[in-house]
Amino acid sequence: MSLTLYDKLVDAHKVCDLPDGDMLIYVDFHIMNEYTSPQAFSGLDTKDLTVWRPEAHLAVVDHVNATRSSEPHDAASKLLIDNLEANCTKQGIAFYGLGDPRQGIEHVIVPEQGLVAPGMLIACGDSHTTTYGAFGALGFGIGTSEVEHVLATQTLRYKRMKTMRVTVDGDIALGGTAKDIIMKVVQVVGAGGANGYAVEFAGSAISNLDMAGRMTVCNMAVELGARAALIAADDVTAAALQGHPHSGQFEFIGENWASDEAAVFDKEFTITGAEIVPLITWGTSPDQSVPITARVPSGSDYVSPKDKAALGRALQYMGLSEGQSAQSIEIDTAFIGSCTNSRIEDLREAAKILEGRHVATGVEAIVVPGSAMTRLKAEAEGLRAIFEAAGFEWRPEAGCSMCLAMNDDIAMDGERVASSTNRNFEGRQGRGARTHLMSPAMVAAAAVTGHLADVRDFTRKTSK
Ligand SMILES: CC(C)[C@H](C(=O)O)[C@@H](O)C(=O)O
Ligand code: SF4
Repeated sequence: MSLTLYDKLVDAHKVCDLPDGDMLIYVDFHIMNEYTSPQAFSGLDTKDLTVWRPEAHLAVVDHVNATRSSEPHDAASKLLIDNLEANCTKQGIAFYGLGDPRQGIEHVIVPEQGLVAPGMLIACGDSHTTTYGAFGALGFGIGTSEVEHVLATQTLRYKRMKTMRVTVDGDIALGGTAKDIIMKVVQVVGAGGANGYAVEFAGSAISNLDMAGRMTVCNMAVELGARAALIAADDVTAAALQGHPHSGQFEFIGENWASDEAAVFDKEFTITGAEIVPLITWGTSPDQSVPITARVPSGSDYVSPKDKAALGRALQYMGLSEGQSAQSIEIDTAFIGSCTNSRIEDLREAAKILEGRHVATGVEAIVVPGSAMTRLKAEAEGLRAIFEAAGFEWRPEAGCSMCLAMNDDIAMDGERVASSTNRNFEGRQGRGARTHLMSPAMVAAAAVTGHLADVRDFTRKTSK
């Protein structure tokens, strides 16, 4: 029988069926952060349980920590960080704390350490665990009670999802990036359009991406509502598995971690590569995006009163007018970071725009490399010098930072941010803060012009 990659992965990890129709699945690797794990450890203590396989877990600090210094910025974050360390020491779990050379955003450091391989099942108390689908692994976010369950038993109760395939075929347009691919997919399928589905990304525009690009696509698939994202493992994946500190720790030999050719999906979407142009979000949902050359929608673009009202609400929060051109939107802040776009490849793309240019007057620009290793690599390549010469603040520590208002990087009420992150909900970067999602190169273009700008104008200028 022909199987999808998703079904192969689920079958390979199924321990048994449960009487209510769910199943029990085995978790190869589990990642924890300081934010979603404390109650899970307390649960273990209360029940006098220990961690069954400490070597199959990793704990990292990334959400609440400051990135200006390796010292916690307040007592509350210090408590969360210290608790995680104490819990891990007690249970014999690896802990990458502040100041550790392996520290960084969970979804950046796991691939960097070589802890993901095709065919694995990875769980983490964080929704963007879908990132590992880039390697042909099944990664998904879990809740705190599930964290406790996986610590104690290495298994989880699981319900098989339906399957969706999104095919993006053909070369993407000039200036388009992996971020634009996934933003376009979210626009077409809709935020929540993949609720209950595991989404596989296929087509030449996907297989042409490097691993960083594939991770960006799978990372943001959760904004579709998908609880799993997958890309077939291929030669690019195989090459990416080599040369990391833990390469070879997890190996799944003898399986073809790709969907069978005749596999049937419950739902299919097809997008033409040429439609992938540089995009920006204008609203408060990740599917509210337009090409940078276009205008913010007007009421007349919508038929239903519900859609018109949603437009009005989003525009009011964002402080924009109907039909305003995307490039007329002036920004206060430029932020390059997050598990979506803070890898070395992202920093290189932004640096290409910034080289020989300067951040516009009045714009605050921040770059937070996704991990300590990424930062050192970027510094060795001369990227830090480019960012700093351009007027960007180069953060010395890694973390989620301004991706969400959970640490000391909080945007102010009304502050408008060009952001390489993945979520633009009301209040995401701070109460009343206005987020525009885009690729890191587009953030760099916005930083130097002071308004949302077309990255293609820069590539044309520099190539003459
Ligand atoms: C705080 C955490 C639970 C959350 C997530 O699950 O994704 C965060 O990382 C996010 O990006 O919103
Ligand atoms: S960088 Fe942002 S999206 Fe990623 S884990 Fe941190 S808060 Fe979540």
